[in-house]
Amino acid sequence: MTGPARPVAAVRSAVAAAVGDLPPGALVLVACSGGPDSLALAAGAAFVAERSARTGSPWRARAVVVDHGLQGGSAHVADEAAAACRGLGLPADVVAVTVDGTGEAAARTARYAALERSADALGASAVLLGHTLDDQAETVLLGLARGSGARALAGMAPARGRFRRPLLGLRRTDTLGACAALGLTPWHDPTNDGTHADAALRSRVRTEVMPVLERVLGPGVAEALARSADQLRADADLLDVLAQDLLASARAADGLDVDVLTAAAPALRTRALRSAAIAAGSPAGALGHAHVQALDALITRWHGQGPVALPGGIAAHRSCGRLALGPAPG
Ligand SMILES: Nc1ncnc2c1ncn2[C@@H]1O[C@H](COP(=O)(O)OP(=O)(O)OP(=O)(O)O)[C@@H](O)[C@H]1O
Repeated sequence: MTGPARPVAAVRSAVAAAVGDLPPGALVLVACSGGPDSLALAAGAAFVAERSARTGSPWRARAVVVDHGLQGGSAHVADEAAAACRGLGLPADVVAVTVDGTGEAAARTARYAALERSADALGASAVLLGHTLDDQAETVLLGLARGSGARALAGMAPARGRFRRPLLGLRRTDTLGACAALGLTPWHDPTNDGTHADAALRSRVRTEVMPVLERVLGPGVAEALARSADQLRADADLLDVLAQDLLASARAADGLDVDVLTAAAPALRTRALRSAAIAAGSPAGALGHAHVQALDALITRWHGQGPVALPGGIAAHRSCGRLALGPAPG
């Protein structure tokens, strides 16, 4: 298949593959910003759901547009996106959220919470997101530049909980091509052009860094980065399971057994310590490499040092061969 039909067919078959395991009658939400990726996704979902009605295994699709309220006119943009989805045959809701903080991460947290709430309220089995292979490659590059570990370099999973990302194997050129072939006019986020630091950085990776890498290293760099993410995700998933086993065997009534942690491999010990800190109430997003290193020093470089302060008002201290984590004394 060539020409405009190819990206349209690629998006449709990616959607069909992503929802193939859902029971008949399932409701699928499409998270749509109105941008090219999620508009192509909405079009694909509308088509495949319509087609499923003629089979023995029908499912229903509807769209949710989140209005983050971060830019003037955001309600209008959200309404336009919802109207575009309705034009494709999908019932669509706009959900307004309050973003607690600034930056891409705060908006993302509010968005995912709103999508979960919508899915609960509507009884949806799955929520589809429009991330593409290009988004994955950019995530890996940004993670490398920050010195991230395997979990962050593993990028986004094709499915986690109710969220599914059918387009992770497709390129942005496919979603743009699908929109063009279907006569859809996607919205282009103006924050990508420099008004918002996180989005602007990602946009520069997209428009400046990736083309240089492709020119110097040859084509296929984005695919290679996405492949690395897949391999690292499998590794990180295994290490997380093993770290939980370690934590379980180190747990004692009065804290974590330092001898058990000392004997463990660093890759497992540091993961176990990070997980113990999160379980004690330290927010995952604020817990950095330096915090985990300071916790690890209480185990492996012990010289009677004082408690380690962690984000969220949590403290870790070692005494009598035990590591205890809990609220810092006030
Ligand atoms: N305001 C929103 N409302 C609903 N879903 C959203 C919204 N913003 C993002 N999403 C979902 O998250 C996905 C990733 O969004 P992000 O803005 O990071 O990437 P993008 O590549 O610019 O996607 P798009 O082209 O769809 O805007 C989108 O494809 C969409 O599924």
